[in-house]
Parts: sequence; C-alpha cells; structure tokens
Amino acid sequence: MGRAMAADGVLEVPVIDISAWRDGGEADRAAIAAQVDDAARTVGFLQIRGHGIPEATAEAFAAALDAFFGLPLEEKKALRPPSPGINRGYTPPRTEKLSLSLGVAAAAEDLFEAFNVGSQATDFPDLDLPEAHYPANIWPSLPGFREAVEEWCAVAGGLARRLTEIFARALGLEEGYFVPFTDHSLDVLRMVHYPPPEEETVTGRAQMGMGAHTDYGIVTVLWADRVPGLQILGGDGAWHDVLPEPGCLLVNLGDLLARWTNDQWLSTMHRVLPPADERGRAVRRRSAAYFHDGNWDAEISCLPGCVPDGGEPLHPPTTVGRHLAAKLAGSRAGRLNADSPREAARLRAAEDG
Ligand SMILES: O=C(O)CCC(=O)C(=O)O
Ligand SMILES: [Fe+2]
Repeated sequence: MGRAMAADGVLEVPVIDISAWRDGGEADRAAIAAQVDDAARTVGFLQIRGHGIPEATAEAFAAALDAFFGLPLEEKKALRPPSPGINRGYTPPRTEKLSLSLGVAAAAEDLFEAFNVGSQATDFPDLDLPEAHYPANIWPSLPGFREAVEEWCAVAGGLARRLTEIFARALGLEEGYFVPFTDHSLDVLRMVHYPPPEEETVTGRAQMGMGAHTDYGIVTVLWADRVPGLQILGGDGAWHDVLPEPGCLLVNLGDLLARWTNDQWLSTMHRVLPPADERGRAVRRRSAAYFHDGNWDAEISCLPGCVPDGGEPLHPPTTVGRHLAAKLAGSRAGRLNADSPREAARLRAAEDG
C-alpha cells in the first residue's frame, strides 16, 4: 500500500471536525470530504473531532477495560476462544505476533493482552451467516461490563458508518455506495492492554507492544490513552509517534480501502512500542480498535474511477472473508502471510535502517 508523507521529519495526523456532516450545509459537507480525501492520500490516519460521542460513554468504557484487565490471569484465561482461529474472547500477553500478518517473522511474541468481541451470526437472524466467520461472543461475569462494551460498539460503529458516507462522497460516489458492502459487516472491537512493569519487564529492542501491521478491513476507529507507544511508518521510511489530541478519536484506513482505490488511499503501517513515559520508564497503556471490516462475502475490486487509463489494478479482486482469513492466519495462528510481499519489504527496510 502507499506511504504517509512527512515534512521535515514530522508527520502530522490531520485533525478533522466532522460535526457539520450531520447539521451543516452542502458546502460544509464538501469541505469535510475534501479534508478526508487529502488525509487519506497523504497519511492514512486522521483525528476526528466533533464525533458526538459523549465523554461519559468513553469513561464508562475505559472503566470496563480496567475492570476486565484487572482480573486475575487465570480468570481471563478461562475466556479464551476454543481455538485461535476464532477471533473472540481473551488473548493472554505474548501470544500473538502481528507482523506475521504481513509476512515478517518477529523475534518475540507481542507484549499486549486483548479481549475481542464482534458481530455474531445471531445478530442477523434472517441471513443464515456462517458461525465460523460470525462466532458468538464470550463475556466475563463482571457487572456492567457487557453494557459498557456494547454501548462503545454502538457509538464507534455508528462513527465508522458515518465515515463511510464521507469516504463515498470524497471518492465521487453516492453517499450510500458502501452500504451493500457493510449491511452485515463483520465488525470486531479489540480491547488492548499493554501491561504495567510489575507484571512484565520490557526486554530490549526486539520486544514490540504490538508488531507492525496494517489494519485488514475498511476503517478502524481507535480509542487510545494519551501515552506514547503508537507509531506509524512514513513515506520517509521512519517511524513517527502518534498521540491523539484531547477529545479526538484516531481513525485509520484499512487494506480494503487501499484495494478499492488502487492504493491511492493509504492503509498505513503502524506498530506499538512497549509504552514508556518521557523518562523511558515502562508504563501501562490501553487502547481499543473498532474494526469495521465489511460483509464477509462482499467482493472487493478496484473502483472503476481508480484504475489508470489503459492500466491494470494493482490488486486482484478478493472477498472480505478471504482477505481477513489470510491476515488472521498470520497474526493469530502463527502462519506467515505470503500475500503481502511489498509491505513485508518496506517493514524490513525500516527495521534495517
Ligand atoms: O494500541 C494501539 O494504539 C494500536 C492498536 C492497533 O493497531 C490494533 O489493535 O490494530
Ligand atoms: Fe492496528
């Protein structure tokens, strides 16, 4: 996929206020779409202001994360899925290597622990969706946890859908263009905890909080503590720190938008270093990535307007299910994904430099 461009070594993640998408006029909507288009072509990450999600909703969700990750390890381990192929439930620290999703082996397992919930076949009783792709959620018996997490899924999912309207407009399409690709979208919320030092010690450069990867789906809404750790790979081949501004949510584009746009929009590579404070001491960090991935059976091929005259699309057509399966086999089941050679080469170049 493409490159995020840095000027003078600084890579700014544009702040875009989308409040006028709903309550503004035509000129406001055009301006928002233009800003999103520009950020999508140059950085692939945005910071969204005016998203309308109440601070209290985020606070209740953060409290739910703390309650869950604060449980004894054995209690959390009881919530592991029946097999790693099922993208639900608990992942203990040091069990996944995200860089395998783009075909690069890592020296050590990633530091993070995670808890995943997502779309279930039973959410769409009329559609007879396959249980393997839409598995049932696993819930801890923690009072209020499920309610707070489901509320976060509702608001983050709502924001993701609003963003797809803006994307369609930015790409010169009808605002509802992406609806048929997302009306039984396989969405997943991955709640992540990078454990504090008394539970884990940071062991040298090879240890990643979360290894380098691109996100697999359409768009990710990322809530994160304002603690350094997240970095994105710029077109200059260097890693750049990203911290969300107060009140903003980070948003990044996934591989499917890059495929649709023939890599005109960027699915930017990112990673998380073991979080540290300004004095280099290991600290704890929390994040939650809401992945809006599209219908598992949706066909994704280059948009007609994005193929160069007389040229071929860079990516062959695929389905959401096929793309996700190759990526998840890498990160979760430890099988090197051989499907992403250009990204693997970029990551190796960044690591050598
Ligand atoms: O922890 C973060 O800030 C990023 C997490 C992430 O990239 C992911 O879950 O895909
Ligand atoms: Fe990610």
